[in-house]
Amino acid sequence: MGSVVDAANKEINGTASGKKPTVIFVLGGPGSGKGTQCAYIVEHYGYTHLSAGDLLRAEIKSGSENGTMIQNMIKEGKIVPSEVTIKLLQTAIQDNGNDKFLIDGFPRNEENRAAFEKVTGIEPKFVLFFDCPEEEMERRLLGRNQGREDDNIETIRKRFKVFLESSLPVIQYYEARGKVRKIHAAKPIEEVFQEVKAVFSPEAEKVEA
Ligand SMILES: Nc1ncnc2c1ncn2[C@@H]1O[C@H](COP(=O)(O)OP(=O)(O)OP(=O)(O)O)[C@@H](O)[C@H]1O
Ligand SMILES: Nc1ccn([C@@H]2O[C@H](COP(=O)(O)O)[C@@H](O)[C@H]2O)c(=O)n1
Ligand SMILES: [Mg+2]
Repeated sequence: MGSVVDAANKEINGTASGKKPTVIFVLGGPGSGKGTQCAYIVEHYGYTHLSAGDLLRAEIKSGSENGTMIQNMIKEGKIVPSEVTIKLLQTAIQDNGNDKFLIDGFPRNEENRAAFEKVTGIEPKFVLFFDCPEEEMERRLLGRNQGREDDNIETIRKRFKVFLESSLPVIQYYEARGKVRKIHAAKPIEEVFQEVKAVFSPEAEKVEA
């Protein structure tokens, strides 16, 4: 069990170490490979992976009062109000002993971005952007077979539209601030990870610092 000091640190800074957590936003279109690459990064670099989509799906399963609203939004490929998603992310960060996180699929729009910064005071260390052509993403999503209610062609088209109209501007916002690390994501999984590794190598991390 954590001490009183740990609890106070979590309240103020979000982690038991008393420091603000290190956060990397992992962005890219639906099916660009964010979750797949995050699993490798966790294994090699000790980050904790928080997928906003996974947290929202878990909230539906938990029977929460927001469950039906979230389910409807996901079926339509729409973006859930920031207050709901940020609360889930904050709780996940505070409940975790780690102090470095990959936040996958968030921020998805300008509202997500501005609200997260305002509520948590956290700026991402950098943004990992998986750049992949739509036809390759569509092929991957239709072949994913994980029983996701949004992996059907009708919802996929809506998700692509939301990505172009609402999520790309967030990537452009960080690009203008020199924070985007772009990965060419249309290659085989291992080759994509070679590019990712170059971003996370100790030399690259020193340059970021
Ligand atoms: N480089 C790759 N080449 C071929 N298939 C891939 C590659 N990366 C991931 N996949 C496959 O594509 C599908 C989508 O990958 P993943 O779930 O990682 O994407 P995502 O960006 O997290 O998608 P979403 O935004 O829908 O959560 C999965 O079935 C995965 O195994
Ligand atoms: N910040 C976010 C992230 C996700 N959603 C909703 O979840 C769906 C699935 O997200 P994935 O990252 O797992 O593909 C997404 O289409 C949104 O409906 C959200 O609202 N806000
Ligand atoms: Mg994913």
